[in-house]
Amino acid sequence: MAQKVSPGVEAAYAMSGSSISEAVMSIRTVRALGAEEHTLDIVSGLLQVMTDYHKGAACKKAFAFGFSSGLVQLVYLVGFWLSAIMISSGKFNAEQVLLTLFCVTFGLQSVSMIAMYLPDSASGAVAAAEVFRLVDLQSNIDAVEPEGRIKSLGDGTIRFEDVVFYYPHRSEVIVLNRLSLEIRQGQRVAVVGFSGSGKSTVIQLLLRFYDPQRGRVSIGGQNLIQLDVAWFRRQVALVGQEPILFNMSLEDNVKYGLPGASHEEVLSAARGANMDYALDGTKPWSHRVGLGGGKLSGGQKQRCAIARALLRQPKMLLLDEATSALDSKSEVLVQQSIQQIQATTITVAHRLSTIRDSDKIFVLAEGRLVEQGTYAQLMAMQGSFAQLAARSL
Ligand SMILES: Nc1ncnc2c1ncn2[C@@H]1O[C@H](COP(=O)(O)OP(=O)(O)OP(=O)(O)O)[C@@H](O)[C@H]1O
Repeated sequence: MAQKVSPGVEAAYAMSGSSISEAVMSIRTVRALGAEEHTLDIVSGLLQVMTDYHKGAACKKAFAFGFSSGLVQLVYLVGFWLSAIMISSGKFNAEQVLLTLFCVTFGLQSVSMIAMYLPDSASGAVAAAEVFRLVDLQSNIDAVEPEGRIKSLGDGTIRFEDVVFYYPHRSEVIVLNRLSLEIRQGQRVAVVGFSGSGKSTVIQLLLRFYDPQRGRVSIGGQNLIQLDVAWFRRQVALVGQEPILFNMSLEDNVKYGLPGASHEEVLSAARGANMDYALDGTKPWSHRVGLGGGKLSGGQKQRCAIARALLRQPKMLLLDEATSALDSKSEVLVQQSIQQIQATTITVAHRLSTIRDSDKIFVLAEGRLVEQGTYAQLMAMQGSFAQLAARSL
């Protein structure tokens, strides 16, 4: 059921820059943890810090406002007093005096308004400069003007060769440590391992969101760097654990993967992804899904994202916990349809039943490849994979 938020809370969140859906999520988290009192203490502390920080500036603003308002009243006072003298001395008539008086007071008011907003224009200029700095920021991997020119996947074999990788802003944590693996075209493989072992990072490197610091990632014998990155990404479809849907109709969200697709193609992809809630009309195709897909459940969002990926008929399908929010019946149906598509499929999953039929399973631990093989082979090894399987029971 939709959570009701009072207009006051809505205004407070609007002022603090959070969206209403973020606000609702935060409120739910606080309630679910029974942490109202604790949160009140934190918020009170934060408010005190904000109050202390802004007290000086607020006093200065209040003084400036009082001074400029007082100045206007003073000008009125002096103006009317002088006007009375001028009229009574007969040097000017009432019309001339009032005209002059109003020109002076309105002029002064306008100048004082400009003065009042001057500090804001300075902070506006700083904020605008920051926004434009971000807009102008050049990505090292530019999909708009790519360095690489090759538009071919060769024989489609993916290779990680001695890959060392850390996230650029966290160079102290080596995420992938001399990782080498090979995936042949059309294979259905899985990457498993304990949390933080680097599974999702493998996917990120494959999509060339980052380049490794050492070693290379290649496809068809060509370093990914040599490929036209925008073209390459169009050959790939990614479905993540928390798919991003846009506040458009359900149909447009599926078509986002292939804007020119017909309604029949959308329906076929929807059947593949078991989007029964759309196919049976519970949620009409024209239904707007809300910000970030907020009007859909986690499982409905995932199925929509899977349909989006299937519609593209990619050469490479990357599934990062893509079916984690589905019930087992839906998952089986979706898995069956994923099996139908002719693509190299790389699945990251914690639920081992999802990857039981994989051609090959790679087991990672702390960024290293520790085991590889089929489900049965790995279980027989009685090593890391068997431990994972035991824990996931
Ligand atoms: N964007 C990022 N910036 C910095 N560090 C990151 C980033 N993403 C992941 N990491 C770090 O990289 C390591 C590996 O993370 P990754 O998400 O690849 O692991 P994972 O095996 O997929 O984990 P999980 O199963 O929990 O999703 C972790 O130590 C994580 O904190």
